[in-house]
Amino acid sequence: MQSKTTSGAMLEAMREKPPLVHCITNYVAMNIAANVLLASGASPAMVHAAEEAGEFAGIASALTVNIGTLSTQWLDGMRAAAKAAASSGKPWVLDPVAHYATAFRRQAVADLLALKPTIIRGNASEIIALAGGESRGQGVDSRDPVEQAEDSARRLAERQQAIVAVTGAVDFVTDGARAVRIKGGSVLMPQVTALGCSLTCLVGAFAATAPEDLFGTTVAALATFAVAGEDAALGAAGPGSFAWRFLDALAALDGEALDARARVSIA
Ligand SMILES: Nc1ncnc2c1ncn2[C@@H]1O[C@H](COP(=O)(O)OP(=O)(O)OP(=O)(O)O)[C@@H](O)[C@H]1O
Ligand SMILES: Cc1ncsc1CCO
Ligand SMILES: [Mg+2]
Repeated sequence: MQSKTTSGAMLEAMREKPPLVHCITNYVAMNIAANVLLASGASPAMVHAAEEAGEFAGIASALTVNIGTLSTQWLDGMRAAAKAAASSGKPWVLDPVAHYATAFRRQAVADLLALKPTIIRGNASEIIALAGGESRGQGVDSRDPVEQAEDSARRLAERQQAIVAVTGAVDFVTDGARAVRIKGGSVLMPQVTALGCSLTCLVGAFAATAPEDLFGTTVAALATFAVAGEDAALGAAGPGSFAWRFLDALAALDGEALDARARVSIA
């Protein structure tokens, strides 16, 4: 069964009532992720201190947690925020950046998974490793194709009772039972740092807009990136001009165009 409402309707609803999205993301991503949310119609707040992250998660409509530039203090803030989001029934999204790389990250991601993220968004190497498979990942960039992560994503979704989104050339979203592929985007997207981290924040923004349909909102966020990425690539001379064109393309995209152009198919 697909969403009751369309991706385009969700985008319009988000703009009508911009959700406050609590983003705990990394130093690299903070600026571009906030701009991606603003261009899409959401209201971002980057709040990570352990002293306030739990309290802030109670105010925001959704939380996103990204372990890209981790420290013990940040991890304390992430745990407090995830607990607060979970206990108040708000959606929270985990981005397990390079979780396979070090013992510190592996332990951090295990702790966060125990706090039951409602959505997990990662690249193929991250999702394969999270499901216990053989990943070729080393650093933050994927070294595996999405097709090879599809079974891992289904297993992880079942195990965690969460929506799992794998991104790359063709994206994949599953809740363990249903699954879709989303085509689009541009080869320039992985050439701009932290677009995946920014997408994780946008997944949170869409989840805040229609928390009763987290499969549909996750597809909507990924489809938004896919269509805006195609638009930004037109006329981009390289990663630099792509980055600013991408913000403009997000802001210019409307619900009707998103529905007409999104290439989503059942997997
Ligand atoms: N080869 C590609 N062709 C089209 N779109 C792509 C390609 N690679 C990635 N994308 C798109 O780029 C966006 C970010 O996904 P990606 O998988 O690169 O995230 P990531 O590796 O977590 O990025 P980062 O860690 O730098 O934030 C997604 O919208 C995805 O669909
Ligand atoms: C480059 C980089 N290093 C840690 S996080 C990050 C952003 C992309 O994941
Ligand atoms: Mg990433």
